Amino acid sequence: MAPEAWLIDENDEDQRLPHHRNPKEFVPLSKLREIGVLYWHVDPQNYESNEELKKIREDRGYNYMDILELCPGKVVNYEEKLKNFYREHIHADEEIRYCLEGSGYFDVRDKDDVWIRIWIKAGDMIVLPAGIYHRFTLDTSNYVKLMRLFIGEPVWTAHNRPQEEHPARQGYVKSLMENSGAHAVTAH
Ligand SMILES: CSCCC(=O)C(=O)O
Ligand SMILES: [Fe+2]
Repeated sequence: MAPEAWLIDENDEDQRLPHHRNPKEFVPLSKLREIGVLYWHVDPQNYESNEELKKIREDRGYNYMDILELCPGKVVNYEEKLKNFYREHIHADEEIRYCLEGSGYFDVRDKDDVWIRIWIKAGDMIVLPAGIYHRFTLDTSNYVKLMRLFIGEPVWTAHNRPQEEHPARQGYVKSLMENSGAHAVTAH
């Protein structure tokens, strides 16, 4: 199973709308992998006792966990938080989110700096690599419940674009180049 992902049509419409291009241009999971995005589907029912989730957390060292619910009325400074989530940014570390209920859009920049929109629903777990430019918005359902995971003490600091000098950004760009280099070699 894979999340639906597509290239964005950038226009001034509400950010909660899908922003499909015409015609629609879907993006396969393999393309997301190429830019370092990881994905699992984990049954969101009884997630507390889910063995697969436990294994992912153990394998990747995700010992920190909390739950974030986003909907109007439930969150302090709701509008401001959402505005900040939708501002293009990077982090020094991975961003790991597991959707328990509801849905939302993670937008990530591809290698050519084009926006890809990834539609996350209950059961979708996604890891954005450190240094990737991204942003988040609710969709028109206006509700999401997310598990946030982290290795060690969490740091949620968002570094807004531009961040070309940031070590995490430089490391990410380097990993992209090494990745495409490997493809060029195997193509010969
Ligand atoms: C609401 S989770 C995703 C938003 C985001 O990019 C972040 O928290 O840094
Ligand atoms: Fe983020």
